[in-house]
Parts: sequence; C-alpha cells; structure tokens
Amino acid sequence: MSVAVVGGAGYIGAHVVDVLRARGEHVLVVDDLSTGDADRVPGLPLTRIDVTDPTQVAPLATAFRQHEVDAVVHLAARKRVDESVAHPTRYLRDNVAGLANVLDAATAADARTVVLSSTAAVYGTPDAAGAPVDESTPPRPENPYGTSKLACEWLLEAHARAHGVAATSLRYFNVAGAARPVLADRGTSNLVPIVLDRLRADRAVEVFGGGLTTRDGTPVRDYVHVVDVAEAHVVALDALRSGRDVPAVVNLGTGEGSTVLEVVRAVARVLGVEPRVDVVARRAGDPVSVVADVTLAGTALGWRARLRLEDIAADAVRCDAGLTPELTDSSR
Ligand SMILES: NC(=O)c1ccc[n+]([C@@H]2O[C@H](COP(=O)([O-])OP(=O)(O)OC[C@H]3O[C@@H](n4cnc5c(N)ncnc54)[C@H](O)[C@@H]3O)[C@@H](O)[C@H]2O)c1
Ligand SMILES: O=c1ccn([C@@H]2O[C@H](COP(=O)(O)OP(=O)(O)O[C@H]3O[C@H](CO)[C@@H](O)[C@H](O)[C@H]3O)[C@@H](O)[C@H]2O)c(=O)[nH]1
Repeated sequence: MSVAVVGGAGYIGAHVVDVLRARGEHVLVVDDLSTGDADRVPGLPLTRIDVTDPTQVAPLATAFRQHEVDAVVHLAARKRVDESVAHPTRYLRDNVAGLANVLDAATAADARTVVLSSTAAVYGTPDAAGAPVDESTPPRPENPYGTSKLACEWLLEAHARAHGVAATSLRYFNVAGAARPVLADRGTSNLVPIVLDRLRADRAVEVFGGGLTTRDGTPVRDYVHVVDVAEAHVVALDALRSGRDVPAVVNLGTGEGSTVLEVVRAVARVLGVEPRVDVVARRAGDPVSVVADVTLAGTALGWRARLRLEDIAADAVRCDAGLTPELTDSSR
C-alpha cells in the first residue's frame, strides 16, 4: 500500500510527505512542479503530470497501480485569492478539473481513500464578527478561489457516495511556518514569507486594509503551523483507512485569530527589528476576519494544533536563515 500525494512538491504537500515518510509509509509524489520544487522530496518517486489535463488520467492511473496506491491526498491547486478575483474561469476550471481527473484515476486504480485540501476561504466573512466558524456555518465564499474549493468539496462528497470511497476535506486556515529550510514556503503571495522578506530588507510591510471592525483595524486570520496541518493528514488517513466515520469537512486551525499587525510584530520580535508597516487599500476578495472553531477536529479526529503564532514566527525566521527549528522537532 502507498499514499499518492498530489501536489507533494509544494509547501504543504512536502510537509505531508515528510510526516508520512517519518512513519514508514510508501509515498508517490505527483506534481507538475508549476509552483513546487523537486528538491523538497529527494529520493522519492515523482510522477510529473499536470492533473488538469484529461489526457493524463490514464497515465496517472497507471502510476497509481504501479505504486499500489490505496490512498490519495490531493493538494494540487491554484491558491491565490487576488489572482482568482482577476481570473475566475482559470480557478474554477483548473481546481475542479484537477480534482475530477485525480478522482477518475483513483477509481480506475481502485484507490478508495481520499483527503482533499480545502480552505477557510469557503466561509467568507462570517456574520458574527470575530467569532470562530464551525463546519455547520453556511459557506459563503467571497472570491473565486473559495468558490472553486467549495465546488471541489461537493464533488468529492458526491464521488465518495457514488463509489463508496472514504473521503474528507480538510479546511485549512492560514498555514505558515516550516519544519526544515528546504520545505519552507518560498511563495511570494502569503503574509508570513512576505513579512520576512520586507523586514529583512528593512522595508515596510504593506498592510491590506486598515479601519476594519477588528481589534486594531487590520484583517484577522487563524495562523496554523504547517507541521500541525501535516500531522492532521496522517490522522485523517488512519481514520479513513480503518473505516471510522470521518466528517465530510473538518476545520484545521488553532481557534485563535491574529491581526496582520500582530503577525508583523511577532516576526519583527524574532528578527530583533522594529516592525514597519504601510497601511494600504484592502485587497479585492479579502474577508475581514476568519477564525476556526476547532471542536470537530478534536472530537472526530483527536487532533489539535500544538503550535501558535510565536512558534510559526520563530520557525519561519530560522528556516529562512537556513537553520532547522528545534521547537517543532522537540514538540513531536
Ligand atoms: N497555504 C495556505 O495557507 C493554504 C490554506 C488553505 C488551503 N491551502 C491549499 O493547500 C494546497 C497546497 O497549498 P500550498 O500552500 O502548499 O501551495 P503550493 O503552491 O506550494 O503547492 C501546490 C503544489 O501543487 C502543484 N500543482 C499545482 N497545480 C498542479 C497541476 N495542475 N498538476 C500537478 N501539480 C500541480 C504545484 O507544483 C505545487 O507543488 C492548495 O490546494 C491550497 O489551495 C493552502
Ligand atoms: O503583503 C500582504 C499580504 C497579505 N496581507 C493580509 O494578510 C492576510 C493573510 O493573507 P494571505 O497570507 O495572502 O492569506 P489569505 O488571503 O488569507 O489566503 C490564504 O489562506 C487561505 C485560508 O484562509 C488559503 O486558502 C489561501 O490559499 C492562502 O493564500 C490577509 O488579510 C491579507 O490581506 C497583507 O496585509 N499584506
């Protein structure tokens, strides 16, 4: 048996691969390396396929069969909120088609367990300002990225019912931090790497939106450590493979919200520099505040995040400096 990690050369996927490998699982990485990096998964079988291409379903099914894949973790997707606002068709088409093709290949290869990367972006801004959202909150995405992931969740639920597949969608909140330098988020879009980049270069961080109805006027998110998120996948796979009932959607967050200014200050503290910010216009498609209610992850999976914003900031800074964090290692 082995696990196919689709998008496994990406930031979160490579952390999932890392945790799976650490406990002796066989892993097949599937990735087109569009935003991923093969250096994150050295020595592992890597099938380089664009999963949005329907002609690649048969080769993907062949790879699944060759590696005796019984479970698939699907992370490959476009994930930029601002880009999705500018290019909605690209997001809806690619994110949904990518999942559909992977599910067809999994069916052809008789892989009957699926875990999907979903997102807090399916919620939009909840009505009760600042209150944590649980999975019963009606989804109301504010951008096409969130809409595409909601469509993916619904596709997976329908597929699971139709084919008797064990499946769940994990709604990650804002994932940050790293376990090792090579695995770090090198993207240019997410807040924590941007803050690191700006403060190290002695430049101000642009804060998208001031004067909002939050405690310091800047947007609130639930920042969750990537190592905690990766471990949740293993817990979910175990539960699904052993036939336990797993909810169709589960939030992965810490239950605590942080403003953009608090993130900037946390990173500045670790770097030992003064936080510098420029408050600019709100970004299109950005919810004001989203924080996870994490009760279900605890009751259904026995999972909870152990690390907090301070750990995320410390680990991001250490990995950026080429050092392996001790905190995440010792907390395992
Ligand atoms: N980073 C976050 O805070 C966050 C939060 C919620 C959900 N997510 C979701 O988690 C998943 C992983 O995000 P990430 O931050 O690791 O991003 P990432 O860009 O680092 O990883 C995505 C990986 O998928 C690969 N990929 C993309 N399109 C592909 C395609 N068509 N065919 C094959 N491979 C393809 C990329 O090369 C990359 O390796 C995404 O689905 C994203 O929507 C991320
Ligand atoms: O230079 C920057 C970058 C971001 N932000 C703000 O920081 C917060 C976090 O932004 P970002 O890191 O881009 O994350 P989100 O837009 O919240 O989206 C992320 O988090 C979602 C889950 O909540 C994932 O699904 C997405 O893939 C991922 O990009 C938001 O309020 C942004 O407005 C700034 O103020 N300045």
